[in-house]
Amino acid sequence: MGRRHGIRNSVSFSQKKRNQKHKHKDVWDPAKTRMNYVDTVRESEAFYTYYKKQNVCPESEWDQMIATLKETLPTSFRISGSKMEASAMLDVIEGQFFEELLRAGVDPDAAITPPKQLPWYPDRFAWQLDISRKDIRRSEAYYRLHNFLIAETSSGNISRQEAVSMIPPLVLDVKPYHKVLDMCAAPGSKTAQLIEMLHADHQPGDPPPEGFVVANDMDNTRCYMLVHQLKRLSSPCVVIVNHDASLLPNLQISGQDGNLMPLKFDRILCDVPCTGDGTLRKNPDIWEKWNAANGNNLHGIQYRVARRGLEHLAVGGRMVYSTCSLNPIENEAVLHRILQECEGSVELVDVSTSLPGLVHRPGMTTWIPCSKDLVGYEKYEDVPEQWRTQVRPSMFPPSTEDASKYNLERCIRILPHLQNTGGFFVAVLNKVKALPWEAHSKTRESTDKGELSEKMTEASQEKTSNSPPVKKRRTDEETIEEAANADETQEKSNDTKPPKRNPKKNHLTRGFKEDPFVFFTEDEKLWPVLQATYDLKPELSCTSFLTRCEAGKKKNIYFTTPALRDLIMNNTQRLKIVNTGVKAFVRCDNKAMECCFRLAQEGLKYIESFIGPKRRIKVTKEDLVLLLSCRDASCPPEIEKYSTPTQEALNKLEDRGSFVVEFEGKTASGRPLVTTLVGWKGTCSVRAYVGLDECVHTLRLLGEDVSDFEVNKFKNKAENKAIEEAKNDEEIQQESKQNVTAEDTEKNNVDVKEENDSGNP
Ligand SMILES: C[S@@+](CC[C@H](N)C(=O)[O-])C[C@H]1O[C@@H](n2cnc3c(N)ncnc32)[C@H](O)[C@@H]1O
Repeated sequence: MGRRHGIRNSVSFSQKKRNQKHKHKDVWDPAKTRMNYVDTVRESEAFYTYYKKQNVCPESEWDQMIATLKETLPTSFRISGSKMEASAMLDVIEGQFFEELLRAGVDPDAAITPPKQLPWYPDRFAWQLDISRKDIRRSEAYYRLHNFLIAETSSGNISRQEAVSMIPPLVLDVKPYHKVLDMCAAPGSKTAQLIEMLHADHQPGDPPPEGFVVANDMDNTRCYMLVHQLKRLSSPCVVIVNHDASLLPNLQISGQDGNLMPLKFDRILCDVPCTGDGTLRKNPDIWEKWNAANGNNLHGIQYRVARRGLEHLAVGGRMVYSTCSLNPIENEAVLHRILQECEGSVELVDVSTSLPGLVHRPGMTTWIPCSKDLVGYEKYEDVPEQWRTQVRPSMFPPSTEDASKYNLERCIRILPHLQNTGGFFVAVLNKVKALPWEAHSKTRESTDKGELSEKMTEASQEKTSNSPPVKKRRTDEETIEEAANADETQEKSNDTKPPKRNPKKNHLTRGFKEDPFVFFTEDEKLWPVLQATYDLKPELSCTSFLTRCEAGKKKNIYFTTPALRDLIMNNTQRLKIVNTGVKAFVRCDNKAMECCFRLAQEGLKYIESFIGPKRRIKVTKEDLVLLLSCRDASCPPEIEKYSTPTQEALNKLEDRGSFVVEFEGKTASGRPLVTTLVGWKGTCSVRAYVGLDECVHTLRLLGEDVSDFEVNKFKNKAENKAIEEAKNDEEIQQESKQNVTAEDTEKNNVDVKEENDSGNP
């Protein structure tokens, strides 16, 4: 992931967070402000009245649902990484080490609640702990567990994520060759899961997957949360963009014949902005703010994002619509509106059996739109004038006779009490033919070859001029977008000619500040130097590499896949790209080296198979442990400390500088462990260029004791406090000593003065 640059975002995300914290500190008056969630009143009469009216859960379960909503949420996490890496990690979670973490600090005779595996998540890769995230963070008893979760998260080996939020990516069913769009992606826990699915089958030495993920969010600041979140996965298959998803521009890619064609996605996640009342357990402040108008106000944007998503979806493709809200106005009402407009071109899919063990309720087929004052209406005509901007005709449920047309019961509702989670809503949609308003006869088909692939869209041919029912012009940007759509329609009607490219930056990207994404061309001067230094095989094309500067010294060199490069190169005028690429080489101006770039650990996985024998060595387990256990980068292990074969191999490396360290062995639990990392050969020592958390992870898999790496922040804090207090005491003593001396001096002076004044000789 590249460096960002922008006038609007010159302060880093973490800095902003710190500032925010600081701001709160300044204004916090415990008497006036409720800073603690423990004090938050977890009650809302409006919430109860509204959801009782909606029949959101059977009367018999109501008390249980509300009681669960008032409890804090358990901690859940997924084991991530490729299947091979994840299986090794699973051994750690299921093994003695993890039990020790839970036991630490607890009475040795006390029973501990072991982590629970989430039964519906494949391969036993998702777990839940009966302790809240806050308790883990705040309790000294869990400091080792906290260390573990933090380190493994930052090295990309686990992802802490709410259990229910893992469902949408699962039912999206992403394959490594899919083109995936995540429309509202930040902060990115689901995007991370989508990327992991692309890479799930990756084995060491394999090329990166063909597919890619376009992760979009409208909020520029939140896009950087995405950058941060996705960086730890080191994927060359993701691009982060910054658009209003309801106006996401049409994109183009190169077809097999070399001509440009519209990009249609195989999979789309539409995890729309919502009231989030399913997250009350995690965000209790919502209790206080809850009102019926909030959901009504979001219905419009939720519908527009979903509709735009379907326009970007290939025929035969799948889109998942999800919210963390219980409100039918944000859920079934949006889908009902969409399904009505799509006239059979989109269908709800029944995925109820695809996640065995997941307890859920079916989607609602009827509901009661309400105004903010909680008055419900059976039909739009009953809505008083004053509420007609809030309660819209499209929010009403289908009539009883029509209900069966839409299969809304195929939606999945997760209620908090069903399996001790947050509340959630998921619906899976398949696009079976072109949308009625898609004004061309042939739509791009999903990469998935199915019976649909032969289907032409007869209905759409008949209705080429049909528009979706709501076609009111809203904003300038929308007008621009419609113009862009019209352009594309023209492009498509002439299949033989590549569409024209707009040479100038258009309205969509004007004013957007980011360093450029500059891909290497075949004649890149640096490439022969990199090729010679790292013994790069000719199959590795330099055109997959990019930098973030047009001219001057290149700092980092990033790697992307050819498919992503094609997407970026063909849409620079349309897309507001925030970030892409994984760091492959880092500038390192070392006098002793001819090539001023070293290898970067982040991208090594994808380029190491192209690095020839001149710049790689195999090491034993003992060597690897020695290399990774070094905590002082200024004092790396000397070459003579390594095994004799490793010393010989190191001596054979022609120059100083970075090289690939290969290890092929077994984890402590006997699973195969194949790993590569960036080593650095100095004059008489060798070190690893690997982040601390990744070192700890590998050492842990090898069964090494990593307790030396653990930090007990409570102990440190107490020690620092004691040091501070001792310092203060010393200062006070010093001060009082000085005062005594000063007093004595003053007294002496007075005595002398008095003596002088007395006229004594
Ligand atoms: C529910 S959150 C998404 C959570 C995310 N999918 C995840 O799992 O981490 C909704 C996101 O939508 C973004 N958003 C709101 N309106 C949007 C719009 N019109 N287009 C794109 N993103 C939007 C918000 O900034 C927010 O990050």
